[in-house]
Amino acid sequence: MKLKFTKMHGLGNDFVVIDCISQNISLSGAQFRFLADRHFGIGCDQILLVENPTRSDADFRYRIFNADGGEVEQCGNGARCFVRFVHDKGLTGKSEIRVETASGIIEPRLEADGQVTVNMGAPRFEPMEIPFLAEKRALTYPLPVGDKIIDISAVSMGNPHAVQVVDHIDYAPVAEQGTLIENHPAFPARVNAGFMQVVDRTHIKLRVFERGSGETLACGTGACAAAVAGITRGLLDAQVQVSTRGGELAIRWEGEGQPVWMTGPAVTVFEGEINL
Ligand SMILES: N[C@@H](CCC[C@H](N)C(=O)O)C(=O)O
Repeated sequence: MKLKFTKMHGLGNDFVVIDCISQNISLSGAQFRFLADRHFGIGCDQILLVENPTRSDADFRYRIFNADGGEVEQCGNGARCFVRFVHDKGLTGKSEIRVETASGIIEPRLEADGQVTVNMGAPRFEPMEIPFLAEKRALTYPLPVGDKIIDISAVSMGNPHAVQVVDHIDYAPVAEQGTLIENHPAFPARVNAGFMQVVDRTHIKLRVFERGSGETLACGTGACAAAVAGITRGLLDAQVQVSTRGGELAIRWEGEGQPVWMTGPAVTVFEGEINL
C-alpha cells in the first residue's frame, strides 16, 4: 500500500501528517513505529491523523500517535500544524476550526501573520482526571525519583504532565529523570515530564521528556502545563513566554476554569509517499 503524507513541525517537534479523509487507511502499532523511525522510516515525534468528525459540532477529528505507536489524547504543537494542513490542503475554507480530540474539542485559528492560536481548553488538576495517584489535590506533590524526592505540579492538558522547577535549564536532569518520571507508578497512564526554569514572572525556559517519544525540541501541551503550574504556584503572570529548544511559544491563562491559549508557528517541510 502507498501512503501519502506531509512532514510538518511546530518548533522542531516534528510530525507525519496523514489525510485519512481522502485515503482509506488503518495502521497498526508497528506501522506507526515504522513511520516514526528516523533510520528506517520517515522520522517524527508524533503521527497525526486527519479524519472526519464523529460529532456534529466539530469540523474534523484529530488523532495522535506517539513514536512508540501508542495513541494519546492531545498534542499542542500538532494542533497548530493540523489547522495549517486542513487549510492548505483545501479541506476547509475556514481559518478557525473546531477539532474533536480524545480529550474534547480544541479550537485552532490561523492568524494573519502566519502564527496559529489554539484554545487548548481548561487545565485539569484533580488527581483522578490526570490520572495521578494521590489522596487529594495539592499545589505540588513530593515524588520519589531515583534517590531524590522532587516537587512536581500534576496537570492535565487533556494529556498528563508532571512539571518541576529547575535552577538552570542547561543542567536540568532530563536524561537522568525523564524515563523514571515517564514510567512512575504514581502515573498509571505514564506522564510527560517537564523541567522549567523561571527566568522572570513573564518568561520561562522549558524542556520536556515526552511520554512515548523521549525529549523533543518543544512540547505544546508541556508549555501550557508548565505555564499553568507556574501561575498556580504564584511564580508567573497570566501571559508567559515559553522558550523551548526549538523556539518561542506564547501562553496565556487567566486562572481556574479558564481555557489556556497557545500561540506559535506551524511549518510544512515536505510532501511524500511511502510504501507500507
Ligand atoms: N508534542 C506534543 C505532545 C504529544 C503527546 C505526548 N507525548 C503524550 O504522550 O501525551 C505537544 O506538542 O503537546
